[in-house]
Amino acid sequence: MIRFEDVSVTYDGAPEPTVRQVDFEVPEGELVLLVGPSGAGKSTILNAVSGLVPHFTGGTLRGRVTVAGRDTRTHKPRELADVVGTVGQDPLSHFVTDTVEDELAYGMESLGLPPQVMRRRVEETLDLLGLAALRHRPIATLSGGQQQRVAIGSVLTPHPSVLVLDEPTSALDPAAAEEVLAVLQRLVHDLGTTVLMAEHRLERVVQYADQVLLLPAPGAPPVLGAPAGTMAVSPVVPPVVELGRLAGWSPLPLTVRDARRRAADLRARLQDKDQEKEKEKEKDEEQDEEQEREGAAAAVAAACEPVPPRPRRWFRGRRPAPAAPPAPYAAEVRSLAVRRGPVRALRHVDLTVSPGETVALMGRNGAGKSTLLSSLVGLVEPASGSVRVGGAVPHRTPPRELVRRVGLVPQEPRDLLYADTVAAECAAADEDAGAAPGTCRALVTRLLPGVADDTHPRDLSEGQRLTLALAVVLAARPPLLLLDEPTRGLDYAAKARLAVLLRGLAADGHAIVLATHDVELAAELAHRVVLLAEGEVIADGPTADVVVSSPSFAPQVTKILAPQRWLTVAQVAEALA
Ligand SMILES: Nc1ncnc2c1ncn2[C@@H]1O[C@H](COP(=O)(O)OP(=O)(O)OP(=O)(O)O)[C@@H](O)[C@H]1O
Ligand SMILES: Nc1ncnc2c1ncn2[C@@H]1O[C@H](COP(=O)(O)OP(=O)(O)OP(=O)(O)O)[C@@H](O)[C@H]1O
Repeated sequence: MIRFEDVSVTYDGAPEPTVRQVDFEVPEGELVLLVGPSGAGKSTILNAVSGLVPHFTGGTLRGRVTVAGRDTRTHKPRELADVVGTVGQDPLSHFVTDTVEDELAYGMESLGLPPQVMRRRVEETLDLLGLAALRHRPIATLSGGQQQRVAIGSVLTPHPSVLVLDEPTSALDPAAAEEVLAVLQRLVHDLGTTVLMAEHRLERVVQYADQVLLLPAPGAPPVLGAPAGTMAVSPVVPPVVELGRLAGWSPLPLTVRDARRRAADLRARLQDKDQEKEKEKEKDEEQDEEQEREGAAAAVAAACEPVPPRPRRWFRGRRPAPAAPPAPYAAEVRSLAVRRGPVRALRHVDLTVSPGETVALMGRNGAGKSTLLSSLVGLVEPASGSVRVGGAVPHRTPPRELVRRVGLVPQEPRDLLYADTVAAECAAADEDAGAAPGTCRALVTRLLPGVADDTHPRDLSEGQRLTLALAVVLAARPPLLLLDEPTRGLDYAAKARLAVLLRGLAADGHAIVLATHDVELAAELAHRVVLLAEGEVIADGPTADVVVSSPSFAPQVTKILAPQRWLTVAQVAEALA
């Protein structure tokens, strides 16, 4: 159905092709997952299927791409629209109408479908994607995940025979992602739809794939194969596969269920190690107590020795150092209520974040996470209650002053980037932040090596753009750092680099709040998880306590090794070492 014959794509001005020797075929009625590190060229391949490469992006495409027999070089995207439905990484840029219902109908209208068919399909899709309550809403007022659902719905309604999806679940909460993937699988199985989908969060999608197309590195030819075989050689793998590799399981499991079936031995080994460690800990504690007793005895002996006269209070023993005054909260939210248009987006929200603490804000799409972050940077005003950041009231603090207290990396990093080149963006960030020239650029290099100074931020891949936005915010080293879905578009390596950076910032005393659907990231980084539902806090506690008890928010390792309480592969590896 989709065929690439020795395809290479070279963007204008690029010294080398971005992808080369791309040669594969996706048969009708298969779901093929496109995986690979950030910048490897996944979006380039997807855009070549829909014809956006090279008709809209420019550059040169060599070789031949055909979709349902049509050559994309001779057929413009418009002429492929009846066969191919595309959802890009940035849904906002695709919307053509104002309201949810209109957007769902638009594609069908352009194809001239009869009104009664359109009506039926709009209703079906509203139900299928949980959008019925939002049908009359202006799209601009929807949360990020709600917009992503509309974008997916709008390509489903015309029933195209080919779907090309670039990270379709990146803004979705875990349950919504499962629902969307189940819908796609139904289309593939029941209607014979062909799906080519790129996704970084493999833990969500790999079990749905018939085949995996792996782009191992920028410019390296892709490899198409069965999921388990491809995962065995892939540089990017989900935690379930990483755990399988660590435990030496073969064939590698791709689902939590498969892994659980094999995990009895691993659980037993971890239990033994746990008991050994517990015994060592008890021994250490006994030794510590012994030393303390000896120390106390020595102190008593010393105190009893004849001593020169001293003020009486000296004999009362060593006084504890004066308790440090409690550090002020980096963020303090009390009884906060926020309205957004007719929607009560937050109600009775209490939240404190201390310096050095990393808090993950989680919860369904539309639960109010972005609204809470927006309140902390003064972008929305409380209807009632109070918000303080480093003692200041954000919406009454001038931006130049606020930037030194709090920085937000928004869900759409484009909102933060204005300059024509990476270098100019970084120079402006250093100036705004009063940071030493080169600060922001050094951060970009550290997080994402290999991005050239003169690249236009528009031409960066999604993951690269997010990293640039993060570096722009970090240049001011704000004591409170807020990140809205920071792992959208990031591969596992970029995520690991981000985790190291954020851990370092937390260790330096920065307070960090992440709004995220990425349960693996929360498990890795957060000290605390705060769960929101319909604008209210429904749980607030240590990460392990909150996520372990939730089937939606538990990471893969937790599910595989339950009832033991492990969160990440790194913890398991450390325990086994
Ligand atoms: N229109 C363009 N003009 C010039 N260079 C581009 C353009 N689009 C993409 N690139 C470059 O091509 C490379 C591959 O980008 P692409 O978006 O295809 O990667 P990707 O694998 O989808 O990355 P990600 O997973 O981060 O989205 C990147 O280095 C990017 O900067
Ligand atoms: N300008 C607006 N007008 C009306 N309603 C709005 C507006 N902005 C947001 N909302 C609504 O407020 C609620 C909270 O939105 P918010 O963006 O805070 O959710 P979220 O938890 O960040 O969601 P997501 O996980 O999808 O990003 C949603 O129901 C959203 O539709």
